[in-house]
Amino acid sequence: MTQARPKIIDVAAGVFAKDNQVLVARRAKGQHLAGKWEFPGGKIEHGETPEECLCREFKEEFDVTITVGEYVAESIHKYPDKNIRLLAYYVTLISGNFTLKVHDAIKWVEIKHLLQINLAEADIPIAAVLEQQENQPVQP
Ligand SMILES: Nc1nc2c([nH]c(=O)n2[C@@H]2O[C@H](COP(=O)(O)OP(=O)(O)OP(=O)(O)O)[C@@H](O)[C@H]2O)c(=O)[nH]1
Repeated sequence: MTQARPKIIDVAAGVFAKDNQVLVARRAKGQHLAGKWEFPGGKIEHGETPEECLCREFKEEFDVTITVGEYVAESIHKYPDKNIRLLAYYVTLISGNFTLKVHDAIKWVEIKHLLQINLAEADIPIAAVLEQQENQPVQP
């Protein structure tokens, strides 16, 4: 008997970094993982690239316009109720002021302190990659 593969939901996450800090957003009451901090983004819709998804989500969730830069890392995580593949990319702000439409808070966190906050579990490997990148010696 063949077993169906568990469904994996593809989610894009935007790493908005500035001066050794990164922007994180807190999932609001009533949402999956309420109270956890995450890199803003969301589920990649059918036919959408991760880049398109991030531009759409930042507009919907914060009313800002961004561009998507380099890929950071991916994290595959099994929550009790769903499996997700988180694809993280650096993003840059083009225009707009952050207005909270979905989350209940945003804040800047020093990359070296990211692993100490109440991050969504799927984000922990991404935070570890960011910390590692920050600690890499600059090539002459
Ligand atoms: N946007 C985002 N979602 C994340 C991160 N880490 C993480 O585990 N997730 C999970 O990935 C899923 C992303 O979907 P979403 O942001 O569109 O969330 P949602 O509440 O609308 O999902 P739902 O429609 O299933 O309720 C959620 O289950 C969320 O908890 C992250 O860094 N960013």
